[in-house]
Amino acid sequence: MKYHFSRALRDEDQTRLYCALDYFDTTAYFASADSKKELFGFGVLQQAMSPENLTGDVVFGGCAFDDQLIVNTQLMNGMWFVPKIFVTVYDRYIKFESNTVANFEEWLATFKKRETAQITIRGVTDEQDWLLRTEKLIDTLTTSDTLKKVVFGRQKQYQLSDALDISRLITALKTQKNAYRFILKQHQELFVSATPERLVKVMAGQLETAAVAGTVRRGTTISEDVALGQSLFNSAKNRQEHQYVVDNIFQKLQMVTTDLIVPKTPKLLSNKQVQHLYTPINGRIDPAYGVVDIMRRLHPTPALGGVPQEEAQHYIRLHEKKPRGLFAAPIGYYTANSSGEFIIGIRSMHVNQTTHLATLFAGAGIVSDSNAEQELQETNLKFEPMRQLLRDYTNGK
Ligand SMILES: C=C(O[C@H]1C=CC=C(C(=O)O)[C@@H]1O)C(=O)O
Repeated sequence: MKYHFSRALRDEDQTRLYCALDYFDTTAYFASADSKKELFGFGVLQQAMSPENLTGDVVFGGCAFDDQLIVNTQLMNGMWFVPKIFVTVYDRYIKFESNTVANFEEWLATFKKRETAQITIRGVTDEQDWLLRTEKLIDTLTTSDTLKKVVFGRQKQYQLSDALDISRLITALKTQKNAYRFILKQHQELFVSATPERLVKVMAGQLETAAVAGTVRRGTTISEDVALGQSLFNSAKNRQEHQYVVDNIFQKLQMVTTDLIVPKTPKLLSNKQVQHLYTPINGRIDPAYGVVDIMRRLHPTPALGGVPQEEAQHYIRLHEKKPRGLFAAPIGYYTANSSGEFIIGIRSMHVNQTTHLATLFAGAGIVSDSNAEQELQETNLKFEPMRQLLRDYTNGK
């Protein structure tokens, strides 16, 4: 018999819930970009590498970007689970559901802040030849009759002195404005993301997705910020890069939705470090499909893969240094009534809590008009949310 409990949120609840994430072997945390909604999953009732075969009131997890298996990791090959305990915080109201716990207040009271180690960064390893490989990619795009766009990824490794605490990570992640925050923990592994990109949300038959592609940095003054945004909006290269994504989403959704609304011009979406071109796309989902079907259908959009999809994915597989795992892949949750929300695991890192190795990810959409040096700078900016997180964490913030 399932135990349900709900009440208004108290000040100390969130801190305790964040601490609880460190106590369980497998956990998930999802925060909406407007910070109104936070979801927590604790402990495992069922688990699988893909979401389709699980049955539960709620399922959390992440898919791998493609089917390349990565050694020395379970999490990065895809992990989905039905939690033993499901907690929702929405608009300062808390809801608790569990099969295994029968008293919420007693349960919550057990979680306290732990003494955490002072962490230092011992070394950083980068892909030195990314610029060269991107120049080659631009040559390929210039001469190819078919390949139009490839989102090219890059990984950086940070050797840390100790394991990270999720409760401190969540607090430090709050500085990332307009970003969904997601943490998935399985045994000794964490995947952390502060992403601006929602792949799809389905609630009561209403579908919301968005094209997010085309990037420029933030200005240091308001007028510089506005001018940079305007230059992004007027950039033919960025508009093309963005349009590939809009067209692809439209084409993939038109058979499975009605009343699809696709604005003709993008808006600007500002995060802490970068601004993006952004086109929100909405419709009514055909009742024959659920949110997982739509996620499978949309992934990867040309914001993460490229155009044409198969050829771009083949290029990525051959020319990126390492498989992506959950980077640039759908992560999120869905419920038994086929509602749910999947975001894209960018502005992200994977942490091995035993070796203390953090791998940070960033990628950039490359087209024939791209400039490799500028794309390198763009990926540097896209590493920033996780670099800042590690900086804040190591500085004790
Ligand atoms: C692949 C990433 O960003 C994608 C999402 C938004 C904008 C992008 C761009 O402008 O290149 C990328 O397509 C990343 O942040 O690692």
